[in-house]
Amino acid sequence: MDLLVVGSGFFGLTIAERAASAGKKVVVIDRRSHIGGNAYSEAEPETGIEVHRYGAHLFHTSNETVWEYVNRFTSFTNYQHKVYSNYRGEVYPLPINLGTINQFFRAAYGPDEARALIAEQAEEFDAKQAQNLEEKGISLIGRPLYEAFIRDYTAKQWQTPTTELPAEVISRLPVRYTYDNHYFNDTHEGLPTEGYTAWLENMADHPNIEVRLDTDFFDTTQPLNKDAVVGTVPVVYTGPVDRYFDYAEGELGWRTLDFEQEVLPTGDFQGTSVMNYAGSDVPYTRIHEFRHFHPERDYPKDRTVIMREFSRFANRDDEPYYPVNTPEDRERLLAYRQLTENESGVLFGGRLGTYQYLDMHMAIGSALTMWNNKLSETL
Ligand SMILES: O=c1ccn([C@@H]2O[C@H](COP(=O)(O)OP(=O)(O)O[C@H]3O[C@H](CO)[C@H](O)[C@H](O)[C@H]3O)[C@@H](O)[C@H]2O)c(=O)[nH]1
Repeated sequence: MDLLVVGSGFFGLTIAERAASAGKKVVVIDRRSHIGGNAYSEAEPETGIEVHRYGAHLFHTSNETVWEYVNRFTSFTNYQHKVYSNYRGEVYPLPINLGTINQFFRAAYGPDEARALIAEQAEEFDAKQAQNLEEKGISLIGRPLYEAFIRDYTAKQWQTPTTELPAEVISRLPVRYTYDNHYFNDTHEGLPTEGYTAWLENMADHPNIEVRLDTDFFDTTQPLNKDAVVGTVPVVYTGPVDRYFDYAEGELGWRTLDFEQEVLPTGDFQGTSVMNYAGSDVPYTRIHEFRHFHPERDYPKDRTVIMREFSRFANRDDEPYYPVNTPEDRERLLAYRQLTENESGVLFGGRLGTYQYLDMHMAIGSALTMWNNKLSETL
């Protein structure tokens, strides 16, 4: 073995695939019983509808290198993501756009009028100086829209004061003074034609790659455990960085998600793939209806699969999904970064390994960079 990759999500598989193609023997271990990390999907047995077990994953990128790379393993449908939000029993288009603004204010503003109105309502904070999610949110869309669509949803999603959340969490979402309600601004967007798992399996399908599932890096009874391997074989670790160091610098805050999945006796439950629930009166953040991700597929016409998504703080035993990133977390992260730099023979990557809110294309892009800059010559 020339390289051990811990974790078979997009980051780990990209590293494994690059190394394998360069002639290196790679072993990928994952403590779960399937590959793909949180991008894994499977057919719901009763309906055959592809369900993203760990929440909806929508692929999008403007990075041409990443786009060229991912197309080696799958083609993409022309799916374009749109999201709606249920606020006080009324449905509005997201991200905030002219349609949302006019519906909310019961008006027919043109772009300039809407811009002027929002500028006035956003006056209390300057977008460039905004220090946290609340200031940034208000500076972008004004207080009334912020309080309707962002404040309570964010409280459910993060359970952290909005003044302690980083501004970048909200800058992910565009604000548009047109009726364009595409969720993403990227050049390329789509869903893997044969599904996520087929894509992930294609990445791992190389004679130089061996995948071992149900294999925990921290389980000292299995041979490829941390104590036995580090220092003897190069390692790329994509699990939680605090876990790797046995929480020596304290625990980093993560959000985890709980899902309630249901098969319903109707061909269409909500008419769209993702409906957010803005208010604190509804305990879940959103409902996914998976059939709408693949309108081109021949799914049953009389049944549908929905999934309600709930968010809460992650304990050590929970699956970490989102780094919370409070100022305290960022301080701990700096301490962990110091530790990772001194950990010779191990590179840390991916959402969990770097404690960063990475989308799939970013995880793949940063894995390609790690391969090119740090691994390809030394391995
Ligand atoms: O109705 C909303 C939507 C978002 N937000 C705030 O904006 C932040 C970012 O929103 P995203 O939709 O980008 O958050 P997610 O990471 O949960 O989104 C995930 O689910 C989306 C599904 O619609 C997309 O797939 C997206 O790429 C994927 O990261 C949220 O945390 C929240 O603080 C709101 O307040 N209200």
